[in-house]
Amino acid sequence: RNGLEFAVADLELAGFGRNEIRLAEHEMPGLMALREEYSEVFPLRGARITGSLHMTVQTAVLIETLVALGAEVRWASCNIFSTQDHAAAAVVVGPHGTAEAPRGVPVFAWKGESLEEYWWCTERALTWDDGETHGPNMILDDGGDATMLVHRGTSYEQAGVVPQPEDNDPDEWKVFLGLLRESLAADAGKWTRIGEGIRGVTEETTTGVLRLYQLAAAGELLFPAINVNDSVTKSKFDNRYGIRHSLIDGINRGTDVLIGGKVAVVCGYGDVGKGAAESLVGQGARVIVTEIDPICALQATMDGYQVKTLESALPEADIVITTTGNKDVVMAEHMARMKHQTIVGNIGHFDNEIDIAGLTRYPGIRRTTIKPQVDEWVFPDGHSIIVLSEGRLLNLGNATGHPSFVMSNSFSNQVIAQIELFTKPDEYDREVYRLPKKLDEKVARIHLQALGGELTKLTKEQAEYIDVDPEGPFKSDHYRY
Ligand SMILES: NC(=O)c1ccc[n+]([C@@H]2O[C@H](COP(=O)([O-])OP(=O)(O)OC[C@H]3O[C@@H](n4cnc5c(N)ncnc54)[C@H](O)[C@@H]3O)[C@@H](O)[C@H]2O)c1
Ligand SMILES: Nc1nccc2c1ncn2C[C@@H](O)[C@@H](O)C(=O)O
Repeated sequence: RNGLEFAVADLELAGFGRNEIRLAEHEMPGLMALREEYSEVFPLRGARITGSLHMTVQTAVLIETLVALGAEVRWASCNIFSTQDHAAAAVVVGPHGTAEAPRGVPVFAWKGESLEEYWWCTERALTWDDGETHGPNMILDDGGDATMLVHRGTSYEQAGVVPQPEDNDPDEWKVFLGLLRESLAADAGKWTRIGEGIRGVTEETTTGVLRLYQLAAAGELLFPAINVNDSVTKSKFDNRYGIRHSLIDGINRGTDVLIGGKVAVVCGYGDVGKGAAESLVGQGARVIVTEIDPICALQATMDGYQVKTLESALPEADIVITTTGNKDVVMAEHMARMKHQTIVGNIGHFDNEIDIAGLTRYPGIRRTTIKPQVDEWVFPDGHSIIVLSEGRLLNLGNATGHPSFVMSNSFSNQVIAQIELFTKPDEYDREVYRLPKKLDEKVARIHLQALGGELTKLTKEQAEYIDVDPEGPFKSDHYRY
């Protein structure tokens, strides 16, 4: 429509989306400060950014910040349930367009995509059909699906074979391969051209960063990458305080079950697990943590939580939440032994933390969909469990994810990382980098000020005494926050 390509649920939702984007801008001081700092400079002029990141109101503000800095953008979500349709509509229509004549950004995302539709959206966001260019020159990724599609498409084209990553469910892998074959039949050489045209990727989350380090270690990274997740002002805020806000939001909207007085098991006590435990204990739950890492397990005990194995915690568990970034954490056999109507959910990036495939194949199992993203699975013995978002991250599947202020921290790092890689391509090799601490502190300063925090100034003598520059960085590179 109006020469703009897009695929969203309903453009009529754009007015609602625009109002929420306007309110979110006030809560995203980091992004608004970057628009101010770079206004009329357009550091991203010439950038063609493909985004694969949950299409929420907060992401809409990120997208419109990238556009304000000069970029062209195409977008897909990185999860089949996480799109907020009114945000997607508002981004397509744009601040000055109408549903009849949209003037925004091509978005390919809607809440409740099938797996086929998901990969089609991702491919559309990676395909720039404007004649001379074939693809993006930048990727902004969350979980690595877009980055992996480019890598696996390129290697499939050049090597003729592509190994299935062992963390993929065979059915999902068949869908992925099908898309690859279809796109190559339509346009041989497509993925190699796309791979060659990309200057770099900035990766949002822990699981996506793991995949980048694996590609780099194997010498297969096609372009430089910035690990945005490990900016302190991302993972120590989004992964923790964002989850503290949005985990119970997802459980409440999904089930309306009282959390107070119940026993909640949190699998994993990393940044997300810490936020998850805090979220649940804040509602009066008794929290039990499971961990594989003695250091994180010891932290959990010192924070007052019992640390047990899942097997020994099951008999008393009312709620089980996975936060590990690992696979096969809650298996069908565990779910078969859970109390009646135990709530089971995941907030890790992928759905392989909970054995949904094993659950669907469990002999005699029956599924009743209570409402979208809330399923009751009844076992032959009559007891049932409530599974949220089919094991996909429930804070975005059953609720609207983290609030704007904490996403402003994460996305300020994303914008800074995009500018870094796009404007200084010669300074980066095909490795994984993190942003310098000074930029991390810059993001913190903006958000601290917005919350009315008052920083103390180091005197020259104090700075010398603790051996730091009075203007920062205030910590060594090995400091753990
Ligand atoms: N839903 C969201 O909004 C959101 C936000 C940020 C990150 N994430 C995702 O959440 C996941 C966790 O992120 P993180 O930053 O906390 O990672 P992390 O590495 O800090 O924490 C994961 C923890 O799980 C533990 N663990 C691993 N396997 C385990 C097992 N089998 N049993 C028990 N514990 C186990 C690890 O020891 C680690 O301490 C990742 O997939 C990340 O991408 C989701
Ligand atoms: N409101 C929101 N918009 C976009 C993305 C959102 C989000 N809430 C959580 N994530 C996921 C992030 O925490 C991402 O940084 C991650 O690590 O998964």
